[in-house]
Amino acid sequence: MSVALLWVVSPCDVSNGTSFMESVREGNRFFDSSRHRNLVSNERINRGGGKQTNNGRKFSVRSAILATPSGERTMTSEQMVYDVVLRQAALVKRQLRSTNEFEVKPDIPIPGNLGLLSEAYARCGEVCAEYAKTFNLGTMLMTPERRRAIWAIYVWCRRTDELVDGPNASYITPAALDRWENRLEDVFNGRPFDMLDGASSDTVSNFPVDIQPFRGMIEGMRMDLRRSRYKNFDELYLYWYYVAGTVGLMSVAIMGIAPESKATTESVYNAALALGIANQLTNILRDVGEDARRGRVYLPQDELAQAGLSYEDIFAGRVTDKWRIFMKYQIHRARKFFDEAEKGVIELSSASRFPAWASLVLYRKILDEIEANDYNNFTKRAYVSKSKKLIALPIAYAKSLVPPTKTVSLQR
Ligand SMILES: CC(C)=CCC/C(C)=C/CC/C(C)=C/CC/C(C)=C/[C@@H]1[C@@H](COP(=O)(O)OP(=O)(O)O)[C@]1(C)CC/C=C(\C)CC/C=C(\C)CCC=C(C)C
Ligand SMILES: [Mn+2]
Repeated sequence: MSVALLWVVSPCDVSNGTSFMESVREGNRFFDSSRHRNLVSNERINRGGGKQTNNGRKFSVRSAILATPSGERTMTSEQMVYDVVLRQAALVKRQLRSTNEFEVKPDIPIPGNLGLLSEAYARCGEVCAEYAKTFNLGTMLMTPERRRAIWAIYVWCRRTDELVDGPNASYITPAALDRWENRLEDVFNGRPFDMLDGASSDTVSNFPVDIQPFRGMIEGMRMDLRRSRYKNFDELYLYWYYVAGTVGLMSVAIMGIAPESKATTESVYNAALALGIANQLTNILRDVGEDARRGRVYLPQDELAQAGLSYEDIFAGRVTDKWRIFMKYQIHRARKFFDEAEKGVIELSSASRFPAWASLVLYRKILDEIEANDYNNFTKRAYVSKSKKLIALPIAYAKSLVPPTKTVSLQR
């Protein structure tokens, strides 16, 4: 069955005007493959030697505790996001305790429903195969239950992103995103609107996934509607969390932590968050030119200024020594996030380690390609060739065979 038979969210779908079955009949729109890529980077500052915060977190606060003159905000984005990580991890632990040992629940075999559900998952698989080929390859080694759940999550994320980046993006208003969020609530309440939502609904009832990261991603899309410039790392970090860190949190709940892992749940969640952010930062660094042509700059304005650069330089696409220095710093940042993510991948359940390693290794290679292009990310798209991927994938596979360390290696 072709992926052309995929339901993509349209303004109509989020207007509450179409029922599930109408949507089934009406559906079938293509994704727009010419999507843009967004955003930028940051780094955890003072790793190791940083301040201990209330959460026992070691990151220091260079992006500093932010307080508006009216004293509204007292936490950095990193701190706020880390609170979400702690809540997610606590939730998983609670669920594990209540179900004794977490197991994928079997489907409740309601005749008729089961076929529809299998079809829904199959469609999710087709979307992944079409839009995320390498990632899809990685999922092949996962257990069937986890694989189809990851497909469903992928599709929900893709549809959400498509609202603001797809062919109907110009019709999308904050109100439409509110309706999409209502639909999300229905997914979590077991009342899916369409077939693909049905797969998500089944997934969130079978795995310890919380609604918060999903709501977060919608919030990221709201931000995308509102703004195209960011003052500093702190503002960007929040945006990255919303659009990408959330993906890490959703994924780890499905991929599962190895039973023999000695790492704390929150440290693994934190690593998953880091992988999402590393991937997104890499996306941004690769797509600076493409984003600029759409009037968007996902780079911290204060750091550009410190490097002697302005928005004009970005829009003019000048690869100067100043630009190279700026880019080296951002690439270094992205690599730090990848390093942090690595510590968590090793703790995942054995069959889930390969897709996570593959995603990490291949995405990180894009940074090497930006360097190979002499930091010209204005007119050259950094791209990992098929042959390089073919070399990298067995490396990712070999890494995935390494079990979690016997000692506690990952603690905050
Ligand atoms: C412990 C540990 C390290 C566990 C691993 C956790 C894990 C597998 C994390 C995956 C992180 C990941 C793949 C994040 C994606 C981040 C990302 C690139 C987000 C993009 C946002 C918007 O950006 P933009 O508009 O600039 O980009 P486009 O041009 O539109 O592409 C996203 C597009 C948001 C939507 C995200 C997706 C569609 C991807 C969702 C992927 C999954 C749910 C599967 C992840 C699982 C694996 C195995 C990689
Ligand atoms: Mn997008």
